[in-house]
Amino acid sequence: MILTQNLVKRYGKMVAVNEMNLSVERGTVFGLVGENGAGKTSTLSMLATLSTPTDGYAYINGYEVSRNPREVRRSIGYMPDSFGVYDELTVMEYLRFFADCYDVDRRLVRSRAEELLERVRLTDKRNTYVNALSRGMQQRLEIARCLMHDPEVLILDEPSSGLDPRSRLEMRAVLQGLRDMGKTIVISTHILHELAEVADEIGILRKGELVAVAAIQVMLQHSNAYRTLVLCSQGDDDAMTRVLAEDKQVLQVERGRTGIEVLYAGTHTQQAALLTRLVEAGVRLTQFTEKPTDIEDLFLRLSAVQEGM
Ligand SMILES: Nc1ncnc2c1ncn2[C@@H]1O[C@H](COP(=O)(O)OP(=O)(O)OP(=O)(O)O)[C@@H](O)[C@H]1O
Repeated sequence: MILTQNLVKRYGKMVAVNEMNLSVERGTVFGLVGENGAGKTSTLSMLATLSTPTDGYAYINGYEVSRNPREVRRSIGYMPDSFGVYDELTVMEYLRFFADCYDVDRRLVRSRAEELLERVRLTDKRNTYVNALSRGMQQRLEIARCLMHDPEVLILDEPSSGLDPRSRLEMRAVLQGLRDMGKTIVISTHILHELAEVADEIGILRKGELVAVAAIQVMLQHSNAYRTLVLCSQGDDDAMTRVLAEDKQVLQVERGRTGIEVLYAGTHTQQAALLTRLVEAGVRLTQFTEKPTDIEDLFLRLSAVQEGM
């Protein structure tokens, strides 16, 4: 349903998206995760035909974004990362306006708008001015607006950004509803955990490069199977380094901000045995703790471990 081939976006000499090859099957919710400046907006705006690829191709629903932009636009609903100003419109007028832009059959507009308002939990706001809505409500209205012409594909750029925790939960429920509708959806975010209950697949974008793509289940399994241990000791680290090097469950050892960070694949029983061996080797431990798993960080570290094998 969505395919990119060596897709590139450059701004002058700056490479924002580098040779991206992405494939999203019909009905999949794909999360594009990356820090600020990773290239998420640049990617999504090319898919949405708002900016022209410097090189490569992007297809949506079989249409190429540069050659068939009109067909692509009809196939997608695009929610940018900022909300336009529509002070003078009520919620219902706003949806009607976009329905007109997309030539939606007038007989369908009212019922579709009502159905979508219910879906995004704004039914009681239908006559409220758009600028009087909270940010969370405006973001949900944007989702409804994207669906007015019933596109097969939704492209959502950071739909949860700037929302308070409660609004984030409401947005998550709305996104889960869209997923159940069978739409193909690309969602960008800089917080991977937000997608845990929404996305099927995750792609991690770093400095314009798609460095990892995996099913969310795989990522979650990894996060259960691997953990990061943080170790601190008094005195020299030689004995600790030796014991760690002898343990096959130790995949990676790095000096972190708070101590030695160990990527560990063993069970809790094996972890306890490792602690005993460290103590028996005379390591004067001041800390031996588990750090909460950051799935994105874990995934990147596992990729590094696999590359080094
Ligand atoms: N119009 C532009 N002109 C020049 N450089 C740009 C332009 N748009 C984006 N960039 C640069 O391209 C890189 C990728 O930006 P992009 O907005 O795609 O990242 P992002 O992952 O969406 O980040 P954010 O979450 O901050 O929006 C950044 O270094 C950014 O400064």
